[in-house]
Amino acid sequence: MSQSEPAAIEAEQLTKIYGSGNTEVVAMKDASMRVEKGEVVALLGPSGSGKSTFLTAVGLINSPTRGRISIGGQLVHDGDVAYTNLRSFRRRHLGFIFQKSNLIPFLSAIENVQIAMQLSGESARASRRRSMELLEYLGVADRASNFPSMLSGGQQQRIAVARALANRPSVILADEPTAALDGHRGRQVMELFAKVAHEQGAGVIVVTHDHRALDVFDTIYEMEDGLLSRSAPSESAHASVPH
Ligand SMILES: Nc1ncnc2c1ncn2[C@@H]1O[C@H](COP(=O)(O)OP(=O)(O)OP(=O)(O)O)[C@@H](O)[C@H]1O
Repeated sequence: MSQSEPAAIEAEQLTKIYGSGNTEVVAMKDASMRVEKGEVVALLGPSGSGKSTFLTAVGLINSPTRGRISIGGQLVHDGDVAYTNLRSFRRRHLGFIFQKSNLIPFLSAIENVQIAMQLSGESARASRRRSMELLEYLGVADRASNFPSMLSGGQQQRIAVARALANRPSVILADEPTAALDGHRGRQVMELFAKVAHEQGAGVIVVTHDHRALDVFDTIYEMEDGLLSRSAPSESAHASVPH
């Protein structure tokens, strides 16, 4: 993790203001975070503190009002000005995982992964081969031909992780991916993020309320009233004590 290598994600002083006048809400103020390639970061904080605002800004879904976002060393946002076609940039470089897996119900597990690759122009044969490899990597290859309704919540989330990895993203962003899972399955999914970051060199940010698996993360940040800070290791160790 040398500082001279471009970071997977570099967010500099992001501010987001919703509304104006009486209805103005400063959801995020001067939030900065550098995530190295291969680093897995947890983002904690109470409801309404600005976590989703930060994640969707870095995910190029919701422009910041001020601040700069660089992905893999490339400046993509300066204030609300975008320096690239965000849609195609997102498809090529970013993978998203949400609280619910959002799988397409009438496609099988493998087809759900495959379609992400085919939308990016991959051939049917190559995308099928890579989808199968991903399902094997995530331990759900035996479920390839099942429809989502036949899978447990944890299995569905693994398929969603496979889909997010389909286009070899350099950045993976997850918003409460374990909220619908029990502690054991939640931990397994968190461990997958660490594995993907460490083995594939992706930068990963996981927003979570789940304090049970914090030891899986390299770095922990906390958001409070729109202010982002990095937690000291002792605080994170404290936060991981089950209650
Ligand atoms: N589109 C919007 N318009 C106006 N205010 C918004 C909008 N989206 C979010 N906010 C406000 O911005 C603040 C931060 O919201 P955000 O969703 O980022 O918090 P969060 O930490 O992700 O919360 P949770 O854990 O409940 O998902 C809140 O006060 C919220 O009400």
